[in-house]
Amino acid sequence: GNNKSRARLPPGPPWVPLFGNLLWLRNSAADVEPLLLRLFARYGPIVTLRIGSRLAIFVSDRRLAHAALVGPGGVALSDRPRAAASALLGVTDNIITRADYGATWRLLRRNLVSETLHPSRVRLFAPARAWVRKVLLDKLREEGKEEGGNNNVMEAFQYSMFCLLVLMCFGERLDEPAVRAIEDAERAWLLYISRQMTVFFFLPSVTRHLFRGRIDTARALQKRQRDLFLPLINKRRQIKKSGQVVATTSDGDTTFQHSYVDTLLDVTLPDEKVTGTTRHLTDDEIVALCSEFLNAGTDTTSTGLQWIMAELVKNPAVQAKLRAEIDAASDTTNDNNEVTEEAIPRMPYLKAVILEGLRKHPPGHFVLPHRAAQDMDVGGYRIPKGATVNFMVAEMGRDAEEWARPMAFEPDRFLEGGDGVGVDVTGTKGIRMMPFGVGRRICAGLNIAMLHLEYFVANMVREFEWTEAPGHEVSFEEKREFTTVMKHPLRPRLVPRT
Ligand code: HEM
Repeated sequence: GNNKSRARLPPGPPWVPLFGNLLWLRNSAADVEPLLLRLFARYGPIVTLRIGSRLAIFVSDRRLAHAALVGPGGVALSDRPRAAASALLGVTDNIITRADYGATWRLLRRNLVSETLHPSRVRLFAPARAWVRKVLLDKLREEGKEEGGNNNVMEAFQYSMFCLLVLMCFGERLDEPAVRAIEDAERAWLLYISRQMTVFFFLPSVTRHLFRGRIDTARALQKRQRDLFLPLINKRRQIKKSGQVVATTSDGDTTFQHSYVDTLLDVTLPDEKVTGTTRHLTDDEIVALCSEFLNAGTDTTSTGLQWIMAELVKNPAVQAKLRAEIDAASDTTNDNNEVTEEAIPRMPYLKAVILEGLRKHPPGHFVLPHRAAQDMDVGGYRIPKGATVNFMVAEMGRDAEEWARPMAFEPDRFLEGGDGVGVDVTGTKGIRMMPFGVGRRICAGLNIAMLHLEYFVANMVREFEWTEAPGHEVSFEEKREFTTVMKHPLRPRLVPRT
C-alpha cells in the first residue's frame, strides 16, 4: 500500500468502559462531550473512540476541520452514517440530513435552498414572520404578568419558532391546538429516534428481535405524523391543481401563497425501478421531509434565542447599545412599533450580538455525524472508510488562542478593530467558528436562521427591557438535550417599554 494506508489511526483509549453502559446508547455524541474534552487534553486535537467494531473520530482543531471538510478533499467526508434501523422501521433515507452525498441529496437540498430559502422566496414569508412576531410578543406579555419572575421564556421561543416553521412548511396558519398537536407528535418522534434508534444503530442484528415492541411504537408515531400532515399536504395539492392563487396578507386569511410543501410536490427523483426515468416523491417521503424541516429549525433557533437573551440580561450595557441602534435604525412612523425586516441590514451591532451569541453558545456543540466514504488522511492520520467523524463546534468558538477573553460576551469584537471582524461563518477560507458546520453539509437554513435570530431578538429588545429577576439570576451552566440548552432556563423580568 501507499503511505496513506500505512498511516496510524488517530490516537485514543484502547476501549471506553462508558460505552458498555446505557448512557451512550441513550443519546448522541453530546453525552460524551466531557469525556472527549479529557481525551483531547491527553491525546491531542484528533481522537478515536472504538465502539465495538465501529470507529468514531472527533476533531477539535479548526485547521484540521477545514482541511477535512472544505475544498475538494471534503467530498470524501460528506456522507452520513447509515442507520441500520432505517429499513427495519420503514424510515426513508431520502431526506436532506440523512441522504449520502449524491444525486438525491443534491436535488432535495437544492429544492430547499433555492425554492424555499432563497432570498426572493424568503420575502414571501415576511407576513408569516410578522404574524409570529405578534404571537411571540403576546406570549411574552402573558408570561410577564406572572409575579415573581416565574416566566419561562424558552417555552414561548420554542412555540413561536415552531409556529413559524409550520406556517412556512404547510402554508397554513393554524390555531394553537393544531400547532400543539403537530409539536407533540414531532417531539415524541424525535425523542423516539434519539433514544431508540441508536440502539438499532449499534446492534442491528440482536435488537431486531429484542425490540419488536419499539418497532411497533415507531410505526404508531409515524402514523400519527402522517395523519396530521397528509390533510395539510393534500390541501396544497388541491390548491395547486385548481390553480387558485390565495391572498396572503390580510389578517383574516389563514392560507398563504407559498409553502415548502408546494416545492416538494414538484420535486422529481431518479426512479430506482426504471433506469433513466424519474418519479415524484411518495407521501411518506414528503411527510419525512416536512418533519425534517420542522425539527431542523425549531430547537436550534429557540436555543440560540435563549442564550442570546440571557447574555443581554447579564450584560445591560450591551442591551442598551443594541436598543440605541434599534431606535436609530427603525422606522418610527410605523405604528406597529415593530422592527421591520427592511431595517435589519442597517444594524451591524445587532448582527454582532447574534454572532457573539453563536460563538459563545452554539446551539449544537457538534455537527451531525459525517462518514468517510473512502480511506482518507486528516492531519497525518488515517481515517478508514466507514468511520464516523464529528467536530468540536463549541471548542472552536471558545479557543483562547483564537479569541481574546473567549468566555466574555463582547459583540464589539465583530466590529471594526475587533478580533472577529469580517468573520465568515461558512469557513470557506478558514474556520474561526462553525455554529452551522462548514463545507458541503453546512446548515441548509443558515441564512433564514440568521434572519430569524436578528428579527426576533431586535423585536424583543424593542418591546421590553430584559432584566434579571430576583431569585432567578442568570446561570450559564449547560445541559445537553437535542441542542445544548441552559440548565437553569432563563426566567427574566420583562419591563414593557413605551
Ligand atoms: C440557529 C439556528 C440553526 C443552527 C445553529 C443550525 C445548525 C446546523 C448544523 C450544525 C448542521 C449540521 C452541519 C453538518 O452536519 O456538518 C445543520 C444542518 C442542517 N440544517 Fe441547520 N441550523 C439552524 C437552523 C436551521 C433552519 C431554520 C433550517 C431550515 C428551515 C435548517 C436546516 C438544516 C438542514 C436541512 C441541515 C442538513 C444539511 C445537510 O445534511 O446537507 N437549519 N444545521
